[in-house]
Amino acid sequence: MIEYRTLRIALLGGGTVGSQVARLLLENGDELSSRVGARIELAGIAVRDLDKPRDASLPRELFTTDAEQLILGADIVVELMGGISPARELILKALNSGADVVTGNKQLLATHGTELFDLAGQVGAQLYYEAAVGGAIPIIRPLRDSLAGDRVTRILGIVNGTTNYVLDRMDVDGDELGEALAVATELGYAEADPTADIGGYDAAAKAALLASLAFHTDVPLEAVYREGIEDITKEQVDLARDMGYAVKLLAICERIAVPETGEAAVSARVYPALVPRRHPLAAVHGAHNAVFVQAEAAGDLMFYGAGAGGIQTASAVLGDVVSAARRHVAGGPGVAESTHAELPVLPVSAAVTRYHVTLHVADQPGVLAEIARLFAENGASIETVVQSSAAPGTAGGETPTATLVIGTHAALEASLAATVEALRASAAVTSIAHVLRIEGA
Ligand SMILES: NC(=O)C1=CN([C@@H]2O[C@H](COP(=O)(O)OP(=O)(O)OC[C@H]3O[C@@H](n4cnc5c(N)ncnc54)[C@H](O)[C@@H]3O)[C@@H](O)[C@H]2O)C=CC1
Ligand SMILES: N[C@@H](CC=O)C(=O)O
Ligand code: NA
Repeated sequence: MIEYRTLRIALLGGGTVGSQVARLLLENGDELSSRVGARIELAGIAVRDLDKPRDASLPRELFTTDAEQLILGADIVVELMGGISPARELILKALNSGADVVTGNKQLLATHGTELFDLAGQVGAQLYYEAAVGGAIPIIRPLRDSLAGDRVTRILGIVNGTTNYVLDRMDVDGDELGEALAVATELGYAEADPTADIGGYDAAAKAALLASLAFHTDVPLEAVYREGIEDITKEQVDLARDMGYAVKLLAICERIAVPETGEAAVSARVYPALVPRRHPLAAVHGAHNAVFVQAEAAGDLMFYGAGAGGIQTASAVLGDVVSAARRHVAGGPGVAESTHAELPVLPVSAAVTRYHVTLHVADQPGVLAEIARLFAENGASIETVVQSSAAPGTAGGETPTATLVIGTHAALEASLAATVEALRASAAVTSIAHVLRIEGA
């Protein structure tokens, strides 16, 4: 019988993910201990409410409301509470006490990551966060370790399970946004406040983490351009399907050139976009996530799998627990985050995108020429135009109206945005129904 030393795990949070981590640690602890070469012991689970009904397989004596006390003497602290406070203070305390920390808290890392990584570096501890992006999908380690010798040029991903689930239900089942979100919340995909998902804040936090890792640059959350899916309607999703597209909330992180100087810079942005049905991202259904990574030497890589869900995310957390435990056994300092490149992060206006604009115009001679002039004048070039006319009195009152669906060639976002402003101000345009970007075409 091998005598192992014991590593104590303090689990902060016993919700959707935390309860699964606890269950798997108890069920598979012996096997994980053998893999690590040390006995992994779940010392306790800090929760807010001791009286809440819990998984009956979790011994009641493990639960406590005293997270600070639980951290004392722990070798590895697993933070799955979410939110900024008290998660931040507890992680700082854990690192200061010499523990390694595992977290799935992208919101905290994207806002206070520098402070936490700096402290980890100072005290020689390690902060693991595979669960923070893409749920079960290994994406943090591949970017930090496997691709550390390459130069990443672009990341295009679906990184929020809730919004992908909602958009998919709107597309496939004809649900309204609200009803699909209620189911996603029930299934444990959504954040404690689902506005974080629907508003694109969760995806923006993940984009900040991905861009920082990929470009060896500290990319603050405020530098990530963000639009959510709150204004996406079933009508838009239906129209997109008719035109051969799926609507997806995308996170895009790119190495781009400063328009004036050509120097290397970073663009990080999150928005709903039209993705051609033939593109693999259009086939990502439910709460699954997919992340495309392009690197100079490796070429195209794709990471795909469950982006949310308790047990799926627990897989990533436990992988980090095993890594932390192995580090404790082997000794030595943690690996520091590399931010040496210090590339500037540019506003969305410097990105190159494509627009898809649906507008209503008066069906009169010269209108199409006027619209084409506004595009050309603002440096945007039209690739496709589809026109449909409505009889007087059926759509736009007594004046005959036409609907124009215009797809552009790739252009600077600034030019495309200026074009839409010019269209809004034009007397030839009755109204602009939708503006969405096209990605992956
Ligand atoms: N649910 C998912 O699919 C995924 C969640 N995550 C992240 O994992 C973390 C946890 O998520 P969920 O398990 O879904 O959340 P949850 O809301 O289901 O669970 C949070 C747990 O933390 C406890 N807690 C919160 N504040 C506390 C406090 N002040 N003191 C003591 N206990 C406190 C709650 O009692 C609850 O047990 C979040 O950071 C989330 O963003 C990451 C990937 C996927
Ligand atoms: N709310 C998040 C959970 C995982 O990070 C999501 O829906 O992706
Ligand atoms: Na992950």
